[in-house]
Amino acid sequence: RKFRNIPPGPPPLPIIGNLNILERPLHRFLQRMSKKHGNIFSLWFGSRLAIVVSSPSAYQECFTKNDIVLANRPRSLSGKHIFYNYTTVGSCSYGDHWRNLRRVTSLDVLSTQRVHSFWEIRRDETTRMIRDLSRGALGEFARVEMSSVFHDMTYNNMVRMIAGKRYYGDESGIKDVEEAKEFRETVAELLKLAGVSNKADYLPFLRWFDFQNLETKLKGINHRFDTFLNNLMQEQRSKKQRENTMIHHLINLQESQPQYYTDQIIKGLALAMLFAGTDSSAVTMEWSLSNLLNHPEALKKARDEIDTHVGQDRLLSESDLPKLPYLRKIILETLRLYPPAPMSIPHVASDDLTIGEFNVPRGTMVLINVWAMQRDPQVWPEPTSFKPERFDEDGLDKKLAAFGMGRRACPGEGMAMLSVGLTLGLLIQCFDWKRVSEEEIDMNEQNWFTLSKLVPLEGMCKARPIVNKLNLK
Ligand code: HEM
Repeated sequence: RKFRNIPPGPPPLPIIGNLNILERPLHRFLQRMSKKHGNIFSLWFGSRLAIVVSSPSAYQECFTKNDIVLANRPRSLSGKHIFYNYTTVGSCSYGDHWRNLRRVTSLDVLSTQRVHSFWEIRRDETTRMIRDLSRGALGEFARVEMSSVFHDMTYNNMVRMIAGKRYYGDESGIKDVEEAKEFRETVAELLKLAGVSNKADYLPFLRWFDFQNLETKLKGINHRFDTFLNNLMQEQRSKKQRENTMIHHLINLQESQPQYYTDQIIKGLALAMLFAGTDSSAVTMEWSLSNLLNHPEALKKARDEIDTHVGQDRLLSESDLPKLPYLRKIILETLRLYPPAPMSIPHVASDDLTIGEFNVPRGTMVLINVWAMQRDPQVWPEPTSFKPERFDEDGLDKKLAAFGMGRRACPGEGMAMLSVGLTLGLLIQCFDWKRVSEEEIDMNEQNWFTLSKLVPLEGMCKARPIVNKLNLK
């Protein structure tokens, strides 16, 4: 097709388009490109046109007046083989199936009431975390590596919520060590393969060769994970006593409305929760604590707030979070500077549309550079400084794009803010924190699927009196 008045961009080569110039991390590369070509610019991934949006006004336009037209997702090999042939909530395009999935997600999985019903799990996992951390940290500072602590805790939270299982962390807390090991290995492999940037998605002729052997690997890992999920579902079905797990609730609903709650939908939802809801929350905890170690004045302010409103006689709980606005501002400022999905999830235009002064043809992939927008000096003065106080301004949090906007915005925002707030709040309440040396925490990122720290966070923590008082050691 001949395209008129599409956004400007670098000249493409025949067949490969601009694939040869892409650099990692993609969000930084695309920010540099937007300085050269404008806040709405074009790139060619093979023969697929992609538009990169880095301006808040164009972003608004995308997800208000163009929201439905942009509610489709691109097709990819991982979507086909890992996400059940594009039928999971994050991977499928707009339509009746997606609407049903979003309804199930908001009502039966992530509603306020359902998330609240899993509070015991979050309390148990965070208490275990504090107990483990305090072991070497009674009376003196101990050096701790927090990246794996956050990872294991978030995964345990999620898998317990989905299926009632604990698969991560110290073996003493795991019932079936072999099963847990298999799950961990399968999930790690799954995440790795789903994040692989696959040239065959844009250069279809490469699929004939499958030179990275990717398609075969994707099929293999899908089979392993699917078998695992089938077994988990079987186990839940055979349990006489009903448990409070996501799979159990959905199996119950399947009995009365089998057309809406098929096995594939239930497995797809479990996969979507694992994919979208674990690493994103874990890295937010890690970036937040890293920011606090580099900004002791913010850490002190958060601690004073917690000491005033919760004190040292009982552990902070989720119902305290509304009384802790400064803690919330720390998390918002962290999400601004280090959005876990720096390029969000790609959208695809189902029809011709306009964005700003440009035409965007049907089939175009639309990428949002959340990372660049949240560092735009026009909207965020001193954009690279960590300043939680900036959110004193009413309504500024609405300008964040970290959770997306419109129909396909993140349905897990409430749960994420709860679990990050609870974990960070408890770490501040229960421990004194400092850096391992005078040197600032390295804040460089690597971008695989989520924006994670290049150097995993290490810090020094010392238990505060509450840990002794509540006998958490
Ligand atoms: C700090 C944590 C999180 C961040 C920053 C985040 C961010 C995002 C973003 C940017 C999107 C894409 C929005 C778009 O397409 O425009 C998304 C989608 C999604 N998120 Fe989250 N998320 C987080 C946590 C969670 C949690 C805890 C869950 C579930 C337990 C979750 C479930 C989902 C799902 C299912 C989608 C796909 C929605 C759809 O395509 O219709 N997320 N998230």
